Amino acid sequence: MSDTIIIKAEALSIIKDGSAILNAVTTHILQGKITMLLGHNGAGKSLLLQALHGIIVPDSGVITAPPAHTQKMVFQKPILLRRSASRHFDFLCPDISQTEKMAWFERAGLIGQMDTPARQLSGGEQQKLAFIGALASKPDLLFLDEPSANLDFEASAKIESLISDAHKNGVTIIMTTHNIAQAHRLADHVLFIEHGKLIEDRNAKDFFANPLHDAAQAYIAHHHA
Ligand SMILES: Nc1ncnc2c1ncn2[C@@H]1O[C@H](COP(=O)(O)OP(=O)(O)OP(=O)(O)O)[C@@H](O)[C@H]1O
Repeated sequence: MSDTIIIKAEALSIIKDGSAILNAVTTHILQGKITMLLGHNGAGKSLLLQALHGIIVPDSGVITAPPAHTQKMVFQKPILLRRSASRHFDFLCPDISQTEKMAWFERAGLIGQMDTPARQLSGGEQQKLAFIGALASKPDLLFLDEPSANLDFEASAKIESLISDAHKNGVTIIMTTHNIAQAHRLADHVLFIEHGKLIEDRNAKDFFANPLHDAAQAYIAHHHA
């Protein structure tokens, strides 16, 4: 696949109480790739993800993205409507066939929960519902904030295979995770953030084989332990 840039970010900064919680981040996102945002708690991964998605406006800097593309974001704590899981999905994807809808619920392991009020689903089930809702609407770009944070091993593996399939279908994915093994399996590209600064912006293979910065080395070593 050719390396086409889908989003360009130039010198993005977000200032809070006089200090930069996102500090002059310049990068670009490659079309059709999985870009993984890594870093410690509070490093600024979610902020960068939300800024790239356009729901946070940085204090300075420029984001350039193609006008005609569709993008979806799945939050760590999804916002769910006061209706059943099935109806919530219908709201997100009104044009989908019943067969296709059943297939998505099947793949997420949520067939038994279709009639459960969405807000009464467990944390992991809510995450899976939000995830299939986003994926089924076939976005060009998908932003995922720790998509398997609350999930057990089996559910996490399911989400991972859905991410992989979306990737194979050409969806550009930008995500955060604290699961290094998952990052290793999925990432094409890594952005490593430390105290709001982007300190590594590299091909995933190179990053994992040879992290250049001490903070990245320590992060990988710690999360493998
Ligand atoms: N809307 C906001 N207003 C002010 N400060 C914020 C806001 N959102 C995040 N922050 C602060 O910015 C810093 C980076 O937060 P962010 O959520 O991006 O971290 P993160 O790398 O995603 O962390 P985690 O791994 O814990 O999810 C934190 O110190 C946080 O308190």
